[in-house]
Amino acid sequence: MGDATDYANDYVIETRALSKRYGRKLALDNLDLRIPRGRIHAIVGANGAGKSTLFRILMGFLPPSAGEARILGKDSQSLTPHDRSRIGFVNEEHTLASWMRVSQVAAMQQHQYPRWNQHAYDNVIGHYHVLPEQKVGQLSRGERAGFNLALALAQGPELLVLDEPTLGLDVVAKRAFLESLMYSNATDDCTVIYCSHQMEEIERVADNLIILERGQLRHMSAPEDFTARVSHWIADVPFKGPALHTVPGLLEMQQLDGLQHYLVLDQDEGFERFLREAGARNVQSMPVSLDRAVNAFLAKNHAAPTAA
Ligand SMILES: Nc1ncnc2c1ncn2[C@@H]1O[C@H](COP(=O)(O)OP(=O)(O)OP(=O)(O)O)[C@@H](O)[C@H]1O
Repeated sequence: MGDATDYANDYVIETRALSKRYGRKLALDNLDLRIPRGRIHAIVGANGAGKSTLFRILMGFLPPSAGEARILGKDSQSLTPHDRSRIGFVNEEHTLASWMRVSQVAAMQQHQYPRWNQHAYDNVIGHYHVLPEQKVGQLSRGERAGFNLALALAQGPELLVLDEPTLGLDVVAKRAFLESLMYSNATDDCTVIYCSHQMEEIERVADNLIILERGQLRHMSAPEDFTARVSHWIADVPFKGPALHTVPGLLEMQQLDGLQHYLVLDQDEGFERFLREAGARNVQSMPVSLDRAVNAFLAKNHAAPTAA
């Protein structure tokens, strides 16, 4: 274990007290984040949580307001072309020269990256109806996403950073995309970090779930360990039931068909006791999906912005 002054190289990403302010808006708030090498890491957070800002700082496109950010052990503000060649980055505003032909861009990248993997490129681009003679500016949004991914994977990166990579992809392309990701992660020892709002996808591919909220780290674990923190209780409580502010760990409450449904965080069997003491007759608990768990967690703090 490294001490406070030692940047261990087995973290592909390491931020220390990283803050980013845009005028009056604090997009990253004293963020301490360490992502270990290997596997697939998914970053989730509500709109505006700071995910893209984090990626832009990590890639050195944007300076932090305070603190520091390291990527592959290097300060993100002084990345050399060699450092960048070890990182594949894909985002929606990824700007490839729109007037260039697909084949020209691919040839250029092939020339630029010594580890270029033509097989990986062909494999990914084959899922899209992209013709080599087409100009980049003519590609559809999904085709451009596929093309960007093909280029990034063919680069043979140690680290692949993807900002909402499946946005705009159709179902088949999305599946192909996820398979390419898992394939490159498994075979090439490539660490993948991506952000997404698609929980079913994350459930399928991610080994690690990172939840950001208002520029702060709120949770990091295997997705199933987060799901295990959230439980769904159904109770038959006469009248209104307990006052909501007294319900421990409450994320969400719904009244459905005369039954009360509680989604709660970090509660054990003691919660059943709480409901029974509040007058509940029948109490049952059920597991929740990752989608439900994450959305309830994020929605909770939307509704209570001053909560600690
Ligand atoms: N150039 C900018 N100038 C001013 N504010 C900005 C700028 N870029 C981002 N912000 C603000 O910073 C916050 C974080 O934005 P960011 O794009 O990092 O969020 P995000 O988590 O990627 O959101 P989304 O899920 O909507 O893509 C937002 O509140 C946004 O309005």
